Amino acid sequence: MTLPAGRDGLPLVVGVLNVTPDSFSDGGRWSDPEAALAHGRALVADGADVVDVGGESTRPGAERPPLAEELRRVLPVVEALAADGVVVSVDTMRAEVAAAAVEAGAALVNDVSGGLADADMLPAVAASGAAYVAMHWRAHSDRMQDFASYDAPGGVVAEVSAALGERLEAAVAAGVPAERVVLDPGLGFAKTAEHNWALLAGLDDVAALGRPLLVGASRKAFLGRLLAGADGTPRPVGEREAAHTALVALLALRGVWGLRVHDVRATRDALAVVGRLAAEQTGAAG
Ligand SMILES: Nc1nc2ncc(COP(=O)(O)OP(=O)(O)O)nc2c(=O)[nH]1
Repeated sequence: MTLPAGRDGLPLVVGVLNVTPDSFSDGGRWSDPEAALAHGRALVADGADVVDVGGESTRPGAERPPLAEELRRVLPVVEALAADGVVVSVDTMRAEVAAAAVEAGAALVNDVSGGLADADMLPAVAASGAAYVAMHWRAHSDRMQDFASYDAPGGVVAEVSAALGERLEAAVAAGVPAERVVLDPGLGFAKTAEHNWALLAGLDDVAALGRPLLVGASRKAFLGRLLAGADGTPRPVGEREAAHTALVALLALRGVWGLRVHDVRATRDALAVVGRLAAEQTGAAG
């Protein structure tokens, strides 16, 4: 399978569909399969190129659902969206969920653990023929912030890049062709706000691994300083929208492959502006 591409040379928009009761920003809203399917279709109508269906929250302190429960949450939604012709990814750390979701029509496996949480994941992805997103991860939610230290030379960017390089090698060794692998720096996973900003500034170093990058900054706490005042009160709507557009523009200009977002419409609108800006500049340059 070849990786899906964004529109007009811009990043792909991956819409988040959490079918969980406890996701940090929208937990419980889409627990009912019908509501989840309706939301997935709304994400596509708003401009999502891919819908990322996740049945396990990764927020700090989240309890892992049993395998059967994760399967129950994601499979009906994956199957129905895939039947609509939607490009679906399944956000899971479990090989059995990944294999079943691809069987049900998912085209990508989005594994926040990069294959570290389940030794069977990489062989399962290889056998499935799906594309694979390997994210930088150090531990399950209940302990991950204990691992938010990067003391090697070059700091967090160097360590995350090296770790993702190892995950890429592991995927290829397990039979996943490199061209089916997307890498993700894992913003907010075993990282402080400073680490996240350093990674955004250092994306070119991660991209030097030679694989497309997916970035998930959407609604994450480290954006707080952009979206709220020192006392925590939200900045004016205009400023918050500008911040969202600026972050989308920054990532688009960095050439990332995909943006994993909850607010698809706002992201699509921001990308439209970035696209027009780029076209004007190209036109002016003759
Ligand atoms: N590839 C990738 N996958 C991800 N999955 C979940 C979350 C966490 O966000 P969300 O899904 O909204 O929350 P929760 O894990 O609580 O469902 N972030 C990423 C990310 O940054 N990259």
